[in-house]
Amino acid sequence: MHGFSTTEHNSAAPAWVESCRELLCATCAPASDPASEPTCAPACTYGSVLQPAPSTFVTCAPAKINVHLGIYPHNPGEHGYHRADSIMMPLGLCDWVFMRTRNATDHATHDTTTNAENPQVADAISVEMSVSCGVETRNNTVYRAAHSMCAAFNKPAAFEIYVEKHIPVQSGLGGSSSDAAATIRALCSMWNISPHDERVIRVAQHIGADVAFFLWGNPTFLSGVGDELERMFPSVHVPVALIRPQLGVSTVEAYAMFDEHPTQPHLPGDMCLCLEAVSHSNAMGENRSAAALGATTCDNANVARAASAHAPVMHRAAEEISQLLYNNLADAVMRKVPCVRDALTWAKVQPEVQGALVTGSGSAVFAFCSTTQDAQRVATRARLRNYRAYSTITVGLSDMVCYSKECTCDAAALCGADACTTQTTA
Ligand SMILES: C[C@@](CO)(OP(=O)(O)O)[C@H](O)COP(=O)(O)OP(=O)(O)OC[C@H]1O[C@@H](n2ccc(N)nc2=O)[C@H](O)[C@@H]1O
Ligand SMILES: Nc1ncnc2c1ncn2[C@@H]1O[C@H](COP(=O)(O)OP(=O)(O)O)[C@@H](O)[C@H]1O
Repeated sequence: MHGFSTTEHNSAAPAWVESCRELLCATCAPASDPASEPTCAPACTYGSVLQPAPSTFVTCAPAKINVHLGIYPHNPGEHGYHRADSIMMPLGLCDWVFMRTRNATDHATHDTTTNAENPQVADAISVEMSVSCGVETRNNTVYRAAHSMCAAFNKPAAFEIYVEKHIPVQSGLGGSSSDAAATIRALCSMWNISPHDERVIRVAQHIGADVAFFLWGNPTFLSGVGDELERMFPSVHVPVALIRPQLGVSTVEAYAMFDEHPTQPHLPGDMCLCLEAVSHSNAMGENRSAAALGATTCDNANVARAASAHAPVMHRAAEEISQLLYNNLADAVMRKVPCVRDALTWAKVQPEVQGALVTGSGSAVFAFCSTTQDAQRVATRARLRNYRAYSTITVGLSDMVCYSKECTCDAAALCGADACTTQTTA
């Protein structure tokens, strides 16, 4: 069987998660050339929820980058939140959320948890993380999302949830928000509710500003406090290197630093026009890629052909989006944590990089490249400088995300699998 993960875990996965992995890996496609290494089928499009066994659900939780982040000076009438224009793009780098319902016996014997938001309500939701994120269960966004969904839809709160963490925390990559959204998507699938149902969106917005974005799933322009859908763009594939300094940044502290020297943001109109234009040519490239693929499996040879058919489109997208990258929270972040400035300065001078920026409240920096090989080269070089670094690709809701962490395919070009093979810290 393909191993599932090369990432070091703080805690071993429970047995039921291991058997899910076995079942998922059993769907791996055999290699088209029997002499070559086995390849795997991408098990999941970002938007789908897998059900490897009865009452068991698995879904991916992609990271994001902000290609435009325009924070407005704070108005005290806004409940502590800042008005924000945000254009986010999901990435192939992702966490995985495994969930199964507790049966009646389990439920009865499980220690109940008192819910932080409503101490009167006890429930039987347990959350385990492969890597500790430093918060108690009841403050984990996954727990909060599951609990709020049960309350909103009047369902019994009895689940076991395991999060296989790959997205580094406090990086501006949105891991905690995406984990919450993945949990919500899994429950929507379980209860046959649309993840775009207004009640579901309200739950998402209540958990955090970025959570609803991950339900919409494509590159999206959001307004409000960064949580209201303005415009969604078709998916665009741009290779990305992520460079994460040793230190993280707290979102709360980044906004507090911004308040010390607030600036009026640029408007995101040009970036919207650009994303529309590049996603149009991307769609045409995609058709060619789909034809080259001829199948929905991560097959090395097919994917390599598809990637080369796609290359001019990715190059143009990287170049054009790079001209317009904007984040007026970045200065505050770099004042707070100067090593973020070092990472950005370094990224900008790498010959393969078309454009680089701090993502959200940092501390990660993303660098757009024209090819996946270029993104891999930048990530490899970054690791030699002791950064945590990843190469991945921007994706959309219907794009394939490879679940096998040892996938040998070159599907990074289309399914972001490269994130799977290069995400360990050097
Ligand atoms: C900066 C951004 C950019 O996408 O994300 P990250 O870089 O953290 O991933 C977002 O604005 C963060 O969204 P999210 O991470 O969901 O934040 P939340 O949990 O809702 O809020 C954390 C804290 O950030 C501050 N906050 C958040 C959003 C906003 N528009 N104004 C704020 O002032 C508030 O102090 C809030 O208590
Ligand atoms: N499921 C989760 N995964 C990671 N962090 C979580 C989770 N739930 C709550 N947190 C808390 O949220 C903080 C910020 O999370 P994260 O999403 O990684 O950063 P960012 O907002 O910069 O993208 C973490 O430091 C952690 O304390």
